[in-house]
Amino acid sequence: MYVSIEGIDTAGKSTQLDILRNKFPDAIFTKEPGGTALGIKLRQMILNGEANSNIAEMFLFLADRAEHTKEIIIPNLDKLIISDRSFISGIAYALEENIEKLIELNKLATQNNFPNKIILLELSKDELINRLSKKKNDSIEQRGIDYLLSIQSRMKEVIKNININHIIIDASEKIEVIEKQIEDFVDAK
Ligand SMILES: Nc1ncnc2c1ncn2[C@@H]1O[C@H](COP(=O)(O)OP(=O)(O)OP(=O)(O)O)[C@@H](O)[C@H]1O
Ligand SMILES: Cc1cn([C@H]2C[C@H](O)[C@@H](COP(=O)(O)O)O2)c(=O)[nH]c1=O
Repeated sequence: MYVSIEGIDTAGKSTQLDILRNKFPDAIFTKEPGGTALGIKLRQMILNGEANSNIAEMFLFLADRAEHTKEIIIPNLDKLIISDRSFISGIAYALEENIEKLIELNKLATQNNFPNKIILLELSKDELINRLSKKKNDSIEQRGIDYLLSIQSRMKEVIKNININHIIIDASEKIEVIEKQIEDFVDAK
């Protein structure tokens, strides 16, 4: 089973993944961008803001996803795979592009391997401001609060309209409360 955890920057994905590593020791933990050797290079290029074109940036993410699918997802489909982000982020962050067109591009990049379950951590505006203020922001985070909140709305729209089992969790809850909801969702048939 392939599960992805989604959410805008600082939603708490890494925090939960660190806990899940102990709960699911046999699972394959991975991430986008940067889950493969090529992906590490692509991630660095993207987050350093090397692409001036939004379309070029989107294709760098798609290249990362295609490599990640071939190298990590497909060989491990018989195991539990838990990924920090997936094509949902790919569609949500490519704000200017049409969702249907992006779904087609992502089917190509993933050879039709979308997650079986999606977990979305949803952050309030106040908590997003609070968490971003406490860290050094990369080139995407520097686009600001309104940009990230638009991405979050688009994530919700895509997740609600695509036919994949999902849960939307209030990311401002206590870490242990979120952890329990995620664990129950991953364990459920
Ligand atoms: N439930 C929570 N309540 C309060 N603070 C939290 C909670 N979850 C995470 N945090 C804090 O919020 C910050 C961002 O968390 P984390 O790095 O896990 O987010 P992320 O979604 O992985 O971010 P990014 O996408 O930017 O890598 C960290 O300082 C973390 O300690
Ligand atoms: C997969 C994917 C990611 N992004 C953005 C989202 C974040 O701002 C960064 C990744 O950093 P993180 O520390 O791993 O959260 O990239 C995107 O714009 N498009 C995508 O497809």
